[in-house]
Amino acid sequence: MSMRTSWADSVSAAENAAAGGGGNRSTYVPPHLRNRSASSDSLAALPQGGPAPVNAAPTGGNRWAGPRNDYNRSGYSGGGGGRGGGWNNRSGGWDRGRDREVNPFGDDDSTEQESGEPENTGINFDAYEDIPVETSGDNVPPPVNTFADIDLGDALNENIRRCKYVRPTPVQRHTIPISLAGRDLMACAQTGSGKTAAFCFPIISGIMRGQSAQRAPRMPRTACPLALILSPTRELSSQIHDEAKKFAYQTGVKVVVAYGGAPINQQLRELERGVDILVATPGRLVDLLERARVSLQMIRYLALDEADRMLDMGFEPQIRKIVEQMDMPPPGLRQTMLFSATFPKEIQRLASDFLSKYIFLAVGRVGSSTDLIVQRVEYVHETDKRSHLMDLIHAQKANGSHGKQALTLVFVETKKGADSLEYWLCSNGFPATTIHGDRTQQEREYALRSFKSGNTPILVATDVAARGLDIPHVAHVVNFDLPNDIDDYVHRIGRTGRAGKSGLATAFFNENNSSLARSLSELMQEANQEVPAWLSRFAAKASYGGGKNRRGGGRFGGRDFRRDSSFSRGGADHYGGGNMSGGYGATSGYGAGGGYGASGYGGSYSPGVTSAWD
Ligand SMILES: Nc1ncnc2c1ncn2[C@@H]1O[C@H](COP(=O)(O)OP(=O)(O)OP(=O)(O)O)[C@@H](O)[C@H]1O
Repeated sequence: MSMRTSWADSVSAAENAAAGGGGNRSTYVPPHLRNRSASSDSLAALPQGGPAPVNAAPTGGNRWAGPRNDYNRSGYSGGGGGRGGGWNNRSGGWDRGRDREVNPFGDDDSTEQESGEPENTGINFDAYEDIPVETSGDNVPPPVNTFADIDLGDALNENIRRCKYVRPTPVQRHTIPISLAGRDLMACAQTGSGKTAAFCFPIISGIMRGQSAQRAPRMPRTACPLALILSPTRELSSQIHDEAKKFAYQTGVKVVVAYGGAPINQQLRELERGVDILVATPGRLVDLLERARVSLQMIRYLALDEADRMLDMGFEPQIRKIVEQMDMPPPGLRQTMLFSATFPKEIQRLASDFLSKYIFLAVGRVGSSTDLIVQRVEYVHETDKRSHLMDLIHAQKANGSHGKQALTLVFVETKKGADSLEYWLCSNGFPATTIHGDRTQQEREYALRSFKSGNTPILVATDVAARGLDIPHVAHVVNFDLPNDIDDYVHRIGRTGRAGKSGLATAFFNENNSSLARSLSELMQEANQEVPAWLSRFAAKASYGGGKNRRGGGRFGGRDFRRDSSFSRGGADHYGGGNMSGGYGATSGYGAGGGYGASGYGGSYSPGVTSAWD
């Protein structure tokens, strides 16, 4: 038997077993078959062979003393049977025939739907093609060129088609084969380049293959997801949930979201109906874990989106609690995937605690912005910022935008500042709304909806909206107040110029932002932007500011922290050399000059900030 059993093989094996061998209550039913029959309680299916003798789930204090010898870490080797009894013991889920899955594509038969403007086909993927790619780690699986090259399964392929994704983005081309091979991953790729699908596809596909043997614990009110996707904000978790539901449509894989600020009872009810993939913010998840309404002992996949943010000072204690101090399988027994557009080295070092023999992947320079975004920096005194903003918005109105209203996202420093700017804009006849951590969740969601729909085409936001949000038609990001940290700038401007589309970002700069001058001008140079002479003068005067503003050595150098001698720890067992492609073949320039000394990461968030995000 080949080491890697194809998805199709396991489907047909499962179908054969289902046809012939009903009634075995301790056998695995792949998610895609759970939809098939109303009497699915008795539907038993074996991918291969018979059920492995499955031991009881670990319980009580010594969580990892529990027998786990049946856990098939090679993942896809196909032998050894299924998740004995796991699914059938679940308290609900799609297999019960009670829940009707809502079509997230919003059409009656989306398989036939070909009409309408295809949203994702006009993507300028060529813009990504000559981007340098660096991988490091042992035995890196090669990238693929098309979705058809990857064995994701028919149902998922159909959803990819419904999403109108014609071909994989570079980060998808590289990471999906790595994840499907069961490898841990730290992936860095530019904003708007399709990272969500990059971690969702392998998780969904892996759950559909479902060949790891484990018994679901007998805890009727405790949900035991197989995959956990953590993100820093409620809105981002909600967005990932919406995306994942599309990708998982009719696969039988159930996705549930849990985040703070929303009624917990509704989330509990959803969880009780069964969950395969749980998307969550850390605070709400800790709450659910402490109430014993969620157990992590079945987790096979852990994805941290915006991973550097999740591991900075604001979130790290919660993440350690979730990942290390509850009942989640340790690295090596789960697959861990970390994704972000930025990854300071100090955070990379921290992150390696959560990973096992991982592959590092950088598509483009770590922390670089995409050159699809035209970046402008204007010198504006504090007192002139409002009138300057008004000029920009007037100019934009005059420009118009392809029939759709162009949206403008304005970032400010403080929640109070957001409220007062919103008030001022509205009283000057510009429909604006605001999103920040002092607003109720209902207000936040309403504001986002109103912005997306164009009802209020100006959104004034704090950093709570800086990461991950994928809002079509954001034509312009204005950094009314620049952040202190260049990585925050990268995420903020990344709300435009997504999926191959172009965008504009304008920053108001004055003396208060001197510490950002150098990293900002370097970043702009890297993205082939015009750096004003006055900014270069600021940059020449300024020494590197504190914290993360200190960027790593030379251009395209020193990205995987394992390649930087100052970070290598004794027994760095897992680093196995590196590889760059895309025109930057020489791998010199790694090593010294890293810039992120051990004290280099200043952590600009205090723990108190967490509640505003989560
Ligand atoms: N293969 C693809 N073909 C076409 N569009 C795609 C493809 N993959 C993703 N997209 C679209 O690209 C947009 C950006 O994707 P996504 O939100 O995952 O970016 P991201 O890399 O996570 O960005 P950020 O760093 O800001 O979180 C989304 O609208 C998504 O639907």
